[in-house]
Amino acid sequence: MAMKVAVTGAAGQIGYSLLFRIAAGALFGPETCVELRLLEIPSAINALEGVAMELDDCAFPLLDSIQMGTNADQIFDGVNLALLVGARPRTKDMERKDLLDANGAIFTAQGKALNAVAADDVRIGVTGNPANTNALIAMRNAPDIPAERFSALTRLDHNRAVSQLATKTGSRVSDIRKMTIWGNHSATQYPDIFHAEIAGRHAAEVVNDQQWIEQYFIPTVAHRGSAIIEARGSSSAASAASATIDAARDWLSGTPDDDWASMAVVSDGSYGIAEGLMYSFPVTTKHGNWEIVQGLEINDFSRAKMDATAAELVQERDMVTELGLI
Ligand SMILES: NC(=O)C1=CN([C@@H]2O[C@H](COP(=O)(O)OP(=O)(O)OC[C@H]3O[C@@H](n4cnc5c(N)ncnc54)[C@H](O)[C@@H]3O)[C@@H](O)[C@H]2O)C=CC1
Ligand SMILES: O=C([O-])CC(=O)C(=O)O
Repeated sequence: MAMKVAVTGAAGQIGYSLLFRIAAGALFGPETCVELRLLEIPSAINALEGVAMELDDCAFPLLDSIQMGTNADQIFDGVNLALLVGARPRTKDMERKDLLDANGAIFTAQGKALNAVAADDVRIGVTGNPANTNALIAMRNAPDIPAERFSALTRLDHNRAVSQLATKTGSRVSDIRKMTIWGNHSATQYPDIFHAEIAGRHAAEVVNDQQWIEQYFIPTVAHRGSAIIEARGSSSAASAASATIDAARDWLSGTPDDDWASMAVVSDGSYGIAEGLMYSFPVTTKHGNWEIVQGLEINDFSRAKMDATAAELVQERDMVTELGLI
């Protein structure tokens, strides 16, 4: 049976990297066909048609069909996976909070449409910024879909953190396990190496350099999006698409026994994070379900950072509540 995958903002820069990898089998492997459902706004439909022509021209054996449109109820009909990428990207000098207002309307409408027409087993991954709060808005506007089916993308931050740690320690990314991103996909996020392992050894002990953690590692990961905008003149796209794939693939097919992933999911109060916040935790996944990793010891340094990023998410939640979006 083919998997129906919706991608919003499909004519955008992330879409241009994402669609070709999905069509090539990166999400479900070489045995599973996909039907692409691509949602755009009217002004981008021409561009989207061009992207669809290119998808056709790749002659991907696993790509069963492409449906394009501007009507969320039609595009989301029966979808098993919805990747909500479409949003207005941040530009230079714009803080992500400025985006809340602009994007709120998009995610209320899409939450309602998913609620009405998506498949019973739908999973929804939100990449469009501000991702955590957009996911919260979509979730709260889809009361018939279980809350745990919504997740916001912090996998890009997770991958950035793994890469920085590998470079610092001269190790391979494949030797690194149990990286954690806590909180918001924003500058307040907390990339935490205190539980991470490098070839089975405690990462923080291998690094043995608290100054590097505080003054280089955390700010480099947390401000990487801005650094890329500064350098490229537009926000990260190929890496964001790659992380969107990693996150959805691991969610559906499971994390390895000796590792976990970072996903922003609805808090159940674990680690003292207010229930109902869309907060990034370390999670293990199996068969499309996730569980927050329990029992990690949290030192005072981590506690303060986890609380600071939670406070920002509370502010965002309060703002969208005031705006009447949830
Ligand atoms: N969570 C993460 O790690 C990351 C998130 N992002 C975010 O991803 C989003 C997309 O980024 P790009 O592809 O670079 O932006 P882009 O501007 O190139 O593409 C966005 C697309 O969304 C479409 N769109 C806007 N409103 C829509 C709606 N209501 N329905 C369907 N489509 C709609 C636009 O027409 C456009 O084609 C941005 O919000 C960006 O900030 C980017 C990088 C990393
Ligand atoms: O910073 C941005 O606007 C794009 C983004 O989310 C990232 O690269 O992490």
